[in-house]
Amino acid sequence: MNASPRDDRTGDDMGELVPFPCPSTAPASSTGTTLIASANEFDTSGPVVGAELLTDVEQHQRVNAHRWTELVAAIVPARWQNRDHHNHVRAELVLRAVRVPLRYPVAVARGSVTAARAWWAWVSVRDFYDAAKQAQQLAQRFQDIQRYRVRRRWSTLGVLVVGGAGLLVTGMVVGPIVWWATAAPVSVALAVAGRRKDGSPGRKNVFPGTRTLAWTINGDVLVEAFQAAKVIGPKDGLAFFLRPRRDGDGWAVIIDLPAGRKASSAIAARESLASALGVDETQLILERVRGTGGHAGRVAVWVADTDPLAQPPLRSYLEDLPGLSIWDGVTIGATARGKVVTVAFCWTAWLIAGLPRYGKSNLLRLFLVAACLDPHTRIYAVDLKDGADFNPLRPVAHRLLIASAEGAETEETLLRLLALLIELESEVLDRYKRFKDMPEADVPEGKITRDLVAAGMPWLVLAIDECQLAFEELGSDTKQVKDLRRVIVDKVSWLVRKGPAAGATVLLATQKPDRGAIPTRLRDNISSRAALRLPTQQSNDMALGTGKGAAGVDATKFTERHRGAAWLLADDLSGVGASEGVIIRAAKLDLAPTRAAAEAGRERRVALGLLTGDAAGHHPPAPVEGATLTELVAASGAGAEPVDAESVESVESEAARPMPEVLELLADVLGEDETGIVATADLAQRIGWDPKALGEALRRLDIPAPRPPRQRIGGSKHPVSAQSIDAIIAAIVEHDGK
Ligand SMILES: Nc1ncnc2c1ncn2[C@@H]1O[C@H](COP(=O)(O)OP(=O)(O)OP(=O)(O)O)[C@@H](O)[C@H]1O
Repeated sequence: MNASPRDDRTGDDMGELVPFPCPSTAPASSTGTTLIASANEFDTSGPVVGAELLTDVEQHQRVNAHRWTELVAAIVPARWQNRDHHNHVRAELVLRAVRVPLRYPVAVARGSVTAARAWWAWVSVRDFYDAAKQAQQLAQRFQDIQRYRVRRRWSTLGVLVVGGAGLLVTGMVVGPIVWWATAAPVSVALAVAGRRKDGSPGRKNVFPGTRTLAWTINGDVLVEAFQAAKVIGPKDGLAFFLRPRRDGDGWAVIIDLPAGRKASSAIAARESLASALGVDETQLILERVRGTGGHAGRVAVWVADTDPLAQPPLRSYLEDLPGLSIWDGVTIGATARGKVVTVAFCWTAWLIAGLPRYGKSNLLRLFLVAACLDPHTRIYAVDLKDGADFNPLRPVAHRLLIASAEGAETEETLLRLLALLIELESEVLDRYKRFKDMPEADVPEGKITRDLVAAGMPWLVLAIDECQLAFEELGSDTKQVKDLRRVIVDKVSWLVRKGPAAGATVLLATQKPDRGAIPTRLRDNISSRAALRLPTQQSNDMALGTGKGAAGVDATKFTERHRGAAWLLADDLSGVGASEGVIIRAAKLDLAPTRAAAEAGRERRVALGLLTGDAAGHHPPAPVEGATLTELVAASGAGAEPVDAESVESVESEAARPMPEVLELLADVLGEDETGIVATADLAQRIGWDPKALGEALRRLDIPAPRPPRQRIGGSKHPVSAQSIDAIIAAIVEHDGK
C-alpha cells in the first residue's frame, strides 16, 4: 500500500484498479519545494532503524554534494538521467528500426512528390511570376519569365541527359554498383524530404522527444514557450530554481519568472503554454511554489509523457477498511503527478459539481465511506436521484433518505428531507446549549473538540446527492412546494454556517451548480469545492468561485476521458496546493467496498454503543406537517434562523440574515475591483432585471443613491439614473458578514 500509484500500476487496462498510498505514509509538508518531490518520495514505510549524527560542516558538505549531483544529472542527456528513461528510449529506437522497411518507401514516395513539386515551381519560375503579378508588372516581365522558363527546361534536360548517360556508361564499365551507390543517397535525401516532421498532421508528438531533450539541456524551448504564451516579455529570460529532471512519468522543473511577473499569470496561461510546448494541456501541470521555499514568481512545471488524468482508476485505501478518524482528513485521490491528496473533512462544507457520469457520487462516497469507518460520526445520507449509490450505507446511516422513484420533487420527499434537517438542526442547537454549560477547559474555543467527539458527541455528516432537486424552484411548483424548498435551503445554509463549530459537515453534490440550483447565500459559505468536468465557464465559476476559470482553474477543459478527474479547492492536509487549486484524480470506490465499509462501521459502532437512528431500528422523524411548515415559512421570512437560535448567538456572536435576492444577484456580477457609479439600466441588464425594479429594490434596502441621483454616464447625452457601486458592495459585505 505504500508505493506510488504509478509504481504499482500493473497494466494498461483502464478497468484495472491502481493502488495508491495510505494517507499515513504521506507526510504533510509546509514548504512549497515539496512540489517537485515525486510520489515515490512519500514512501516512508518501515521503522527508522538507524540514524547518523552530522556536524554543521558535514551537513553543509552533503547539501552541496546533493546540489552538484542534481546539476550534473540535469545537464546530461535525458536518456542517461535514469534507467527507466534509458529503457524507454531504447525501446523507442528498436520500434523505429522495426518500422523502417515500412516507412522508408512511403517517405521516399512522399519525398519524390515534394521534389517534383519543388522542381516544377523552379522550372516555371513561380517566385518571379508571383512577384511580378503582385507588383502588377506581369505584362512587362512576361518576356523575361518566359526566357527563364525555357532556359530552366533546357538545363533540366541537359542534366538528365548528361547525368543519365554518365550513369549508364560508368554502370556498364564499373558495374551496377554505381547505380546502387547513386540511388541510395538520392533515396535517403528523398526520404528526409518526405519525412513527417513533429507537428505535421497525423504525427504523434512524442514527449520526451527532441524538444524535451532541448529544454532539458539548455531550457531555450521553455523560454520561447513562456515568451510565446506572453507570460514573460520577448526579451525576458527564466531562471531555473531547480533544473529540469525526470520526475515520475514526466519532466519537472522549477522556474523563477523575471521580477514583477506572477506565477498566477503562468497558471492562467496554461493552455497557451501547453500549445507552445507542443503538448496537451492535461499533460502540463503548473503550480505555484509557496511557503518558505517559494514566492509569487516561482512556478513548478511538470510535463507528463502522456495524459496523466486518463489513466486506470486509482484504488482507494478505504477498501482495506482501515481504522481512521475523520479529524485527520480523508485521502480522496492523487494529483496528476501521483501525490497523495488528503483534504479536511471537519470544519468545512463541501460542494461537488460535475456533469452526469463523471464521478460526483463516487467522490461523495469517498467521504461517506471514511465517515462509515470512523465510528464517532453520525451519517445523514440523502440521495435525491433514486439511485443505488447510497443503498450500501443502510447498515450504518443514522438517517438514509432515498428519493422515491417518482423523483425528488415529490412533496413527500421534500417533507421527509425537511424533517431530517430539523432533527439535525435541533442536535446542533442542543450542542451549542451544552457548550454554554460546560467548563471552559472542555470547550476552550466555544467549539467542539476531538475529546468531546470521542466522549460521545459524534461528528454529524449530512450528504445530499443531486441537491439541486431539493433546492431549485420549478415552474410547476405549488406555493407550498416553493415554500418548502425555501425553508430547506435556509436550513442547509444555516447548517453550513453554524454546523462546523458544533461538529457537523455538509456535503453537497450537484450536476447543476448555478444560482437557481445552489442559491448564493448557501454557495458562498461553502469553503471546499471540487469540480469534475463542467460544460461552461459560467458553471465553472459557480462551482469553484467567480473568476476561477480566467485564473486557469478550469474544469471545462476535462474531456470525456477524464472520469474522476477534478479541480479541487479545499483545505489541504497533504501539501499539494489544494487551497490554491489543484487537479486531482479521485480514487474509485464501488458499491461493494462501500457496503463492506458500512458493515465494518456498524460493527465498530455496536462495539462502542454508538449505533443510532435508522441503522439501530429507531423510527425516522415523521414528515413535517402542513401547520409546522407554515410556522417555518413565517420564521424563514423573518430571518432564516431556527426558532431558538439565541443559544447559538450566545456562543458565537455572528447573527445570520439571508442576503436579499437583489444583492445576491449583484454580488455575482460585480467585479471585486469595480468602483464608482454605474447607470441603473446597465446594472439591471447585467442581472436581467427591469431598471425600475432594481432602483426600487435598492431604495427599499436603504442603499444610498449617488448625489445627484441622475448623472451623465459614459458620454450619455442626458443625465440617467445612477447607482453607487461602492454603496452596493458595502451592503453586500455587511450582509455577508452577518
Ligand atoms: N474516480 C474515478 N475514476 C475512474 N472512473 C470513475 C471515477 N469515478 C467515477 N468513475 C466512472 O464514472 C461513472 C459515473 O460515476 P458516478 O455515478 O459517480 O458519476 P455521477 O457524476 O454521480 O453520475 P450521475 O450524475 O449519473 O449520478 C462510474 O460508473 C465510473 O465508471
